[in-house]
Amino acid sequence: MSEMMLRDAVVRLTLLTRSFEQGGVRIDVLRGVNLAVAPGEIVALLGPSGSGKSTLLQAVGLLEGGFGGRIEIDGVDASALDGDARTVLRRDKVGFVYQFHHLLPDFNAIENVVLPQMVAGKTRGEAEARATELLDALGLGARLDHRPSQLSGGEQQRVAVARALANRPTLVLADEPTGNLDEKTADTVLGQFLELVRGTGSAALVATHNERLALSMDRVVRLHEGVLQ
Ligand SMILES: Nc1ncnc2c1ncn2[C@@H]1O[C@H](COP(=O)(O)OP(=O)(O)OP(=O)(O)O)[C@@H](O)[C@H]1O
Repeated sequence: MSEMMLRDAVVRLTLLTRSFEQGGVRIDVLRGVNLAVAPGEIVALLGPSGSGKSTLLQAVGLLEGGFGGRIEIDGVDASALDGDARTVLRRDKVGFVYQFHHLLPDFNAIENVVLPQMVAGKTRGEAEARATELLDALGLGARLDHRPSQLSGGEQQRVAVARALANRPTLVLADEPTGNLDEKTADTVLGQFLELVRGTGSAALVATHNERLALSMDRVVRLHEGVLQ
């Protein structure tokens, strides 16, 4: 599908740039990235360590400023928004899964999935029903009361997946979501993640080093010398 023809893109990046300066040396990490992701499309973002995958996901997730070019999320030009409006756009449209789970340590599995839903305005009853449905689908029905420290690495990542999908985001951003797990667990968790993303109808942009896992997604893009190939 031609990127130019993709009118209803969930994400559209146009000539996205980002440079960092350290010790007087400037590194141009993103040098004009163009990307359009269709609704429901799952895109693997491949690239060697240091190529800028995390930097790109931070841009799309509206987590950091300092970018040149244009970032549109679901048709909204994010660069035209102030900080509060960006926060609302992120909260309403985007779910995140990181390499390390970033769960709240003092809350159990179900509470970690309930909280972002309550922030988004759901009632506790609705939020608990959705959290239970997701955690059950991820095989964690017997672990709802466990805190992160009482869960294995794979189980922690599954809770993080449930949290990311709880508000039915238009877009899920995942940065090496299984990079911290052994190969077998990584395959299982990624398979469940992709199945749930498909079930939710979300689009996803998934950064990974793993070519094999990338090939199970709808499309692969590669970050090389600051642009996508
Ligand atoms: N805040 C920052 N200040 C200075 N340099 C930075 C900053 N953030 C990232 N960089 C540099 O930008 C480059 C890209 O980093 P980034 O983390 O996006 O790569 P990556 O492809 O996600 O790598 P990895 O696969 O190892 O996670 C690296 O050279 C990094 O050192």
